[in-house]
Amino acid sequence: MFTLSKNSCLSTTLLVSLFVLAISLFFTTSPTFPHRLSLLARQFLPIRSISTSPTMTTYAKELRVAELAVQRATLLTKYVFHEKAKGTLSKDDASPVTIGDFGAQALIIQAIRKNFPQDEIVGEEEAATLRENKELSSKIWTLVKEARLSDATAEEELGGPIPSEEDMLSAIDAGNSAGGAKGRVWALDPIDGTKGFLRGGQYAVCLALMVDEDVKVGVLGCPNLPVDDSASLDAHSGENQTDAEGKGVLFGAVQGQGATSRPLGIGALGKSQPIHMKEVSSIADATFCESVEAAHSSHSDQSQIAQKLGITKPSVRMDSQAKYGSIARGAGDLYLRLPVRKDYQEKIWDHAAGDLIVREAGGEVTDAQGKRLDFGKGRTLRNNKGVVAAPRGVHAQVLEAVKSVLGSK
Ligand SMILES: Nc1ncnc2c1ncn2[C@@H]1O[C@H](COP(=O)(O)O)[C@@H](O)[C@H]1OP(=O)(O)O
Ligand SMILES: [Mg+2]
Ligand SMILES: [Mg+2]
Ligand SMILES: [Mg+2]
Repeated sequence: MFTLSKNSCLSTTLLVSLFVLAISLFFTTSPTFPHRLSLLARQFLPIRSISTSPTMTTYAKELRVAELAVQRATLLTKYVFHEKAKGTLSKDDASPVTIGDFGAQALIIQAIRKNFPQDEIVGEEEAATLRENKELSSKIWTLVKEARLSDATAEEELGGPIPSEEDMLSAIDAGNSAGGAKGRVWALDPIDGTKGFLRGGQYAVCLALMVDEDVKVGVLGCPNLPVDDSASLDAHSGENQTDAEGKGVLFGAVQGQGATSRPLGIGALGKSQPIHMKEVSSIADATFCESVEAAHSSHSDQSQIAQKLGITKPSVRMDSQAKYGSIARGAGDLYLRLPVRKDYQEKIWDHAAGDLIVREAGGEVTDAQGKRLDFGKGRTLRNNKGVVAAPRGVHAQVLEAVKSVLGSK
């Protein structure tokens, strides 16, 4: 009896243990384990106690800080544009950098460090030259220390002004992250299209957040684009675009939440509205945009691709990621950037924000082979060559023309 009852007790314990093991294995190995756990928890806990903070899941705070920081930086760049001496230097690769580039990078990095101190930042500029050129450094500091949003609450959200010139230099240098595929990495181009900025054409202040190499938040401040989303693309190109009435737009996007535009403004953020790429019913009627600089993308390849697609309208040329913003709001349709120099690696800060904004507005962005842009390979897009951005419905057709033109070379 005793032995029997001990056996039955043992087998009951064994059965219960096996059952518990099976249940825990099912939950812990299932790919939807956290989801199941939260569903389970929801049955036992009051909803409030298990809901995650909205900022954790929606990137609302990241978007807001990015938009305000970009807005504040554009104010500085606009001020610099009207200064006679813009402190223009030529970098090692012969590209220009100005007081505006350095100042905007310092202001944006300061805001990121105040709000998200653990995050990595990949910024285009560095302060080494300024540490040697004290005169230029102090010129930049004179402007940076005065740069404020007109709305005190918004300014406070950014964490306030930079305390000293040394802090300004250290902020600029904090953009020296090597980037990579893990964790939270911001990509910052304080002035994209510095040549456009200097000639009074298009330029953009660009900021994006990648989490584990995926772009989650993208913001583009374009001081010289019309606020009106329906303004024709031709009106966006050329010189002397500055300060005319109705100029200055801020594009923003969060992964899975769509893309928006709003007036750039000078203080509290203006009202935003959703933007969408235009539906292209006949590709021959599409408008395409490309770089002003023939050295940055192949005008001749792009013109052959357009011909192949039956496009007869001339291309619209403009500097910077303003091209991504312009097609995302439906002012243009395609953005083609075919490589000129085989050895040039595109930089992540030249594409991350625009890539997300276009995709969230209903577009597709790939390289010339049809691969998605890979932002997890460090400071450059070394896995990609060229950029093809188009509305989702016609991207495959455009890509086919790209491959055919490049393949025949
Ligand atoms: N050889 C090149 N090919 C492609 N892009 C380049 C090349 N040289 C510089 N760029 C970058 O192209 C961007 C401007 O693009 P766009 O011509 O479309 O306006 C700039 O960020 C510029 O970098 P940098 O900031 O170093 O000048
Ligand atoms: Mg750039
Ligand atoms: Mg730049
Ligand atoms: Mg540059």
